[in-house]
Amino acid sequence: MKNIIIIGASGHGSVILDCIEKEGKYNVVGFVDSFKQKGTTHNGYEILGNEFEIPYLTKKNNLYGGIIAIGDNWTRKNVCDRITVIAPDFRFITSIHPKAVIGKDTYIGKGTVIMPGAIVNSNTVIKDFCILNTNSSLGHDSIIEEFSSIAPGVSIGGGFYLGTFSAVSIGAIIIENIMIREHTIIGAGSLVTKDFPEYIVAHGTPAKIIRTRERGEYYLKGTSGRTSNIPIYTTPS
Ligand SMILES: CC(=O)SCCNC(=O)CCNC(=O)[C@H](O)C(C)(C)COP(=O)(O)OP(=O)(O)OC[C@H]1O[C@@H](n2cnc3c(N)ncnc32)[C@H](O)[C@@H]1OP(=O)(O)O
Repeated sequence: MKNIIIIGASGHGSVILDCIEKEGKYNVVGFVDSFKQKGTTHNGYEILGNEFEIPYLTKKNNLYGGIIAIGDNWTRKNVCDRITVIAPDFRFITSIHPKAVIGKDTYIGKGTVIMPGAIVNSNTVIKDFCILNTNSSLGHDSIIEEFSSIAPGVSIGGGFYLGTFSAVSIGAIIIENIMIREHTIIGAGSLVTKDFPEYIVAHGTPAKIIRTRERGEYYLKGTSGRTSNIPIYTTPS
């Protein structure tokens, strides 16, 4: 089996580890994490170091590549950019849990993870570095742009479009043929019945625009303290 690392030793990293183990395609050598003590363990796997050590770790462990396990879309992009500078040839893998259902003529990009119970229906494109979380259902003929995410239990009709860096939060329901543009957050438990523009937060039943939001603004509780001091390579506008 090919050796890989998981970048990000968090709860999300644990779920991705489980997906990879159950998939049985890759051998996980350990985690890379800038905030955890090197040499400690996470779910029984060693913290091997931080992103700057990836070139060394690649040689040492004959790494095929790895996957970024960071739930916040903007932070995932920044870490991806950083790895691309530190280790330009680093290969990002895709992970699809064996209990996910993938329909006919779908495309799933690199760095994307499809979690247990998720359903991707026919003719759907999920681009690079996305998250389709546990028990979410994505309708046919949809397009999910890179670095976006769909949270657990979300139910989406056919012909959906999700812009880059946007997130559909836990338990939301979205009717058919809806377009949500980039950097927008649909709040937990919302019912989406119309299109939404870029850079807004919308929630409620039916969902309405609550406010605008900044590029990279945190939307997951508990992430700001952990990620605010990631120092370099912010994405150009
Ligand atoms: C494996 C996992 O754990 S995956 C989990 C991933 N997490 C998610 O999907 C949750 C993402 N977060 C959300 O959905 C949040 O509700 C957000 C980002 C949309 C809104 O967060 P914020 O803008 O910080 O709103 P905040 O929490 O300050 O609440 C402001 C007000 O709006 C209300 N509110 C917030 N979100 C919602 C919502 N989804 N629906 C209805 N009302 C809401 C709050 O109750 C509060 O009301 P109040 O002023 O009467 O007290």
